[in-house]
Amino acid sequence: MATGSVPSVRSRINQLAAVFIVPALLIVIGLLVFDYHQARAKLIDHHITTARAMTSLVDKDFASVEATLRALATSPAIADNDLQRFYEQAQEMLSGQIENIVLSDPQGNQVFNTLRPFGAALPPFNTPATRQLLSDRKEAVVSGLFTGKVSMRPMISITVPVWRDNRHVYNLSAGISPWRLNTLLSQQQLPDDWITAILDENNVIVSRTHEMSRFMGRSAAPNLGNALATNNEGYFYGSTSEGVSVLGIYSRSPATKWSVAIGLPTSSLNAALWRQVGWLALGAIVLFALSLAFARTIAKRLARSVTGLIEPALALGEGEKIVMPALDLREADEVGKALTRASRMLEIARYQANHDVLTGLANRGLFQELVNSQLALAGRNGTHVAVLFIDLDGFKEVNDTYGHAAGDDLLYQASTRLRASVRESDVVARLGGDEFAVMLISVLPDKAEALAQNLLETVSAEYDIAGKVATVSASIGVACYPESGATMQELLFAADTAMYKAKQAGKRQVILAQAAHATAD
Ligand SMILES: Nc1nc2c(ncn2[C@@H]2O[C@H](COP(=O)(O)OP(=O)(O)OP(=O)(O)O)[C@@H](O)[C@H]2O)c(=O)[nH]1
Repeated sequence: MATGSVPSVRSRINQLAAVFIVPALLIVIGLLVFDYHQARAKLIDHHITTARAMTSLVDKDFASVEATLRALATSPAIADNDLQRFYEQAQEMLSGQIENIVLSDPQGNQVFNTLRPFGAALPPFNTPATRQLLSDRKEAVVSGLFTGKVSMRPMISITVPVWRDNRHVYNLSAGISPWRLNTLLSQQQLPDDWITAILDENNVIVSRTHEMSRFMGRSAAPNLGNALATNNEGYFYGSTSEGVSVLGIYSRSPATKWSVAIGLPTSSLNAALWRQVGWLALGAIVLFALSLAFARTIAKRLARSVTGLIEPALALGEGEKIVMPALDLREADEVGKALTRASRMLEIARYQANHDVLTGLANRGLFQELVNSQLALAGRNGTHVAVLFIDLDGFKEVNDTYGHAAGDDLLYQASTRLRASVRESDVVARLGGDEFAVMLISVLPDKAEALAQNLLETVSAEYDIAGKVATVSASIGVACYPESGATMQELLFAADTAMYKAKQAGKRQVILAQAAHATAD
């Protein structure tokens, strides 16, 4: 698979973040919708209560007017038929609440009207239906909205029948201005854009918070009229008389059949919802951005931990020593540990491939390699290199006398002596069997020969093999660069040949390759 098509840690982490954020967002939206419906139901309940309370305020207003009329009706002046005095008493009852008081007979003829002087000629009063109602029962009757024949203004009236000796003798009416009811509405301090109206028994608008002059006397908007025809209380989604889309809430008084309707513009209701959705969206964007930023930080750390393994892996491949960086991830750390372990195993394998197992000295391969590189150096620097071939004399006898293990012990001790007798920079190798080689760096042939002699003595000293004394000696051939050869092969051959000559010459001696002719001569 091409690297480009393989997802990165970062994209995976981003996906993971999205996997959590998207459902969380859906849940929040679901909760918001649920909450919105709950809040809307609560709001409707609350405002039905408000409308009911306002209806009962209207009822109370009417009841207090009725109480005033009933108190006036008990005046002795009317019992004495002193209607002028009664007129004066009625005048005293006028207030901000009651605009005028009318006394009329059951036939609808006005006896007096406080808007006119006592005795003035007056038009007929009350509709025949109202008059009928008043004679049928003793309760007060609230009129619908009408234009006063005397005041020439829109009015409503509350009328109580006056009975004497079981006879219906008069009707006493109080006129109320619809504008007074308007103050009742404004006292509720509802939000300015809420359109509230008071409707009479026939669903005619009597008072209204908005454009009262325009709509007073008109029938309620059709959807409100339909709602009122179905239930005494409730809500609907529709529009007002002026066409404003509203959530309409209404309540009708069981006593007077008058109603109060409140129109909550859906635009402002929805504005609250959109505000909430806006905040939610903003919150979601911020949350998403934070999550991505957080995911990015995590991804960076993960990626750093993973890519941190590249260098050590390459070093391992090239057989170099690996340096493991600090890794922030357990899995990456485990891979790092495995790489370190593999590196150590490789190091051991490489060591074993280049060293003699018994003595720990360099083996033939490594020795040749080291001679080669040293010769290259010496060639550049014009220095000398000497190669010594050492073969033990009489080693087979040690094996034969004391056993193979004793022979091993002797080989090991001989290697230790050789190693200890040369400089750190020189190389000692075991070529195989009882054959060793030494590379002496920067020595002239004379010095090399002397050092070889020294090694011969060292190797030929007695050995303590498990409490028993064993002796061997050595035959050493010495070849020097550049005198005995220019290449590793030439030098090894020359040294080997010199060593062979030493053997031939009776063993336990050093022969310098250049001096081989001289010795032979
Ligand atoms: N103990 C032991 N013996 C070995 C090892 N490698 C080779 N040998 C033995 O070393 C002996 C070497 O043979 P030679 O070099 O002919 O023995 P030598 O007695 O030194 O003969 P000269 O070189 O002629 O003096 C053989 O008997 C091998 O079996 C080893 O690793 N350990």
